[in-house]
Amino acid sequence: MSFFTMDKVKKVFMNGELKEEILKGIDLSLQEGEITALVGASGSGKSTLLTIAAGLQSASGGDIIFEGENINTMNLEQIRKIRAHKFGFVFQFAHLVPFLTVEEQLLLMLNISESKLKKFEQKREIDRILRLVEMNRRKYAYPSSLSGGEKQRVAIARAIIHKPKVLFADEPTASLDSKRSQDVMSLIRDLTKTLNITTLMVTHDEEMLSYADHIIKMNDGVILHNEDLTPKL
Ligand SMILES: Nc1ncnc2c1ncn2[C@@H]1O[C@H](COP(=O)(O)OP(=O)(O)OP(=O)(O)O)[C@@H](O)[C@H]1O
Repeated sequence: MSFFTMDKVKKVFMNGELKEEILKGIDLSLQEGEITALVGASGSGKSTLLTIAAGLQSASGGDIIFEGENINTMNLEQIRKIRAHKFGFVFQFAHLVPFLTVEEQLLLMLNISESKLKKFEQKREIDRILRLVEMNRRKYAYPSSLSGGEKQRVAIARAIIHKPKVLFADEPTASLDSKRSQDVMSLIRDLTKTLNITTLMVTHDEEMLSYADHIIKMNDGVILHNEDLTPKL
């Protein structure tokens, strides 16, 4: 069952005097425990769609229904709460805080998400997640001593430490070589399946599509093609 749907979502930007319709009425639904990949030419509206779905910018029209509520009609505080408690984010670059250790990056995220866990429980949870992403032995490391792939694994740990329902990933492998990209994508896939997360990902990399359950192809603000790759029983 879909618990995240977008219905006739539009986005208009003003370019000087010119009104540009970047999303022209997008309908899509995301399923729990599945990865949906957004692909399409540069400028087709993928990142705009992902950031609107994630509540990072508003739509000009349409509905974005998450757990029965319309994100597009919420006020900023309601959206901030959903982002902090229910959504996780991974971007092309890890954007780790340079003066915090790996453990501290995750403690900060738990803080932002207003975790109710006691300090010792937070540390235990961090150990568990770091084991999942195979970064527990670098718990006390600073970002400057991590490789690109390791930084991205920490960014993924940070994105899921507060048990989000939806993971938004914008080009999560674009800064990595082919081997590390495969590793990061299999990690995202494993986490999506084992933690029953709903993942929406933008990618340019065709190789990464083998990890997706659905592929949505965009062109010029519309969905061209919506392919379901889940095995049929
Ligand atoms: N804040 C903005 N103001 C005006 N135009 C914008 C704004 N953000 C995006 N656009 C325009 O909207 C279009 C879609 O941009 P978007 O970043 O969503 O495309 P994309 O498919 O993700 O592209 P890429 O693959 O190159 O990242 C582009 O023409 C872009 O210039």
